[in-house]
Amino acid sequence: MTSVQAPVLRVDALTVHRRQRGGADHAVLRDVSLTVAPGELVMLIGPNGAGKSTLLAAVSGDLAPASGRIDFDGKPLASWHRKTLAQRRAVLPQRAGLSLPFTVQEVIKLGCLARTGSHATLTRIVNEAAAAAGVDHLAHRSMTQLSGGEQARVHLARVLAQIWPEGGRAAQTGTEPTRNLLLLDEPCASLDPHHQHAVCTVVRDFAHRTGTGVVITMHDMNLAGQYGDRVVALLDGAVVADGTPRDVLTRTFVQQCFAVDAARIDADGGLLVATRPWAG
Ligand SMILES: Nc1ncnc2c1ncn2[C@@H]1O[C@H](COP(=O)(O)OP(=O)(O)OP(=O)(O)O)[C@@H](O)[C@H]1O
Repeated sequence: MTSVQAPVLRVDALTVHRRQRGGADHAVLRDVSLTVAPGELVMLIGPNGAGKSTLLAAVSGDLAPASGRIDFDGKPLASWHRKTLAQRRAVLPQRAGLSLPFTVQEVIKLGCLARTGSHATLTRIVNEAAAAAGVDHLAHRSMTQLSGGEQARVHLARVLAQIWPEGGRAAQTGTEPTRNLLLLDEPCASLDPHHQHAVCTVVRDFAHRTGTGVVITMHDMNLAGQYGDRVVALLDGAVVADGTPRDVLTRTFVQQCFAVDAARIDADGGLLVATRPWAG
């Protein structure tokens, strides 16, 4: 992880409007600035409606900003060719959706649509991404017959396959960072605790090993505290905190931002955060 390197993602003074009922535009993001370094895992937190998904949609190129600038790997996002962008930037939306009767393997293969490479290489990428997301044992099952959490992990495998290193699992270690970007909107929301930790571990290792910049939106401050290299908090469309988990996730901050009380345990593996109701 190399915060001194030029960022993979730079967002400067971004304002995004969305149309509310009655037709008036409303600023959902206001003057948001953020950087993600190669190999850095940024946890984006904030209450419901704070603007996390809107920020990811803008950074994905799906929502046009009213003002401000988004650069991916040093160039304006809008200047990237669609296919090149698809080879370098993968996005898991909050509602990945797809419930057509495809097999798990077929869905993960969809992640490789913009890739080039031999059949053997693409098959290996699909298998490795499936194993990383813990769905390799489901390869031939139909998506319609999977649980919600299983489907969520298949979609994670699909977006991992999109930017999975061609040379295999060990290929990137010690080499130049890929400077790719991975955006995951609440990948843990429907997962049991074992799979929440497994997914966070896999994604953090993927970021550090390949030099991919990663942004994960997250409500679970315990996971954000343990796995984030940095935590960025949004409140009412503005960045209200940006720093290490230990600096950001203080008891006072959690109370003020989320209206819950928090207890912290500093552990070897990272910061553990437990929450309970707060009278305020
Ligand atoms: N398609 C849309 N059209 C108009 N307004 C929208 C749309 N989607 C979201 N909004 C509004 O934009 C604001 C930010 O929503 P967003 O989905 O970005 O929040 P979020 O932080 O991701 O919330 P959550 O934690 O509930 O997923 C909210 O006020 C929401 O009502």
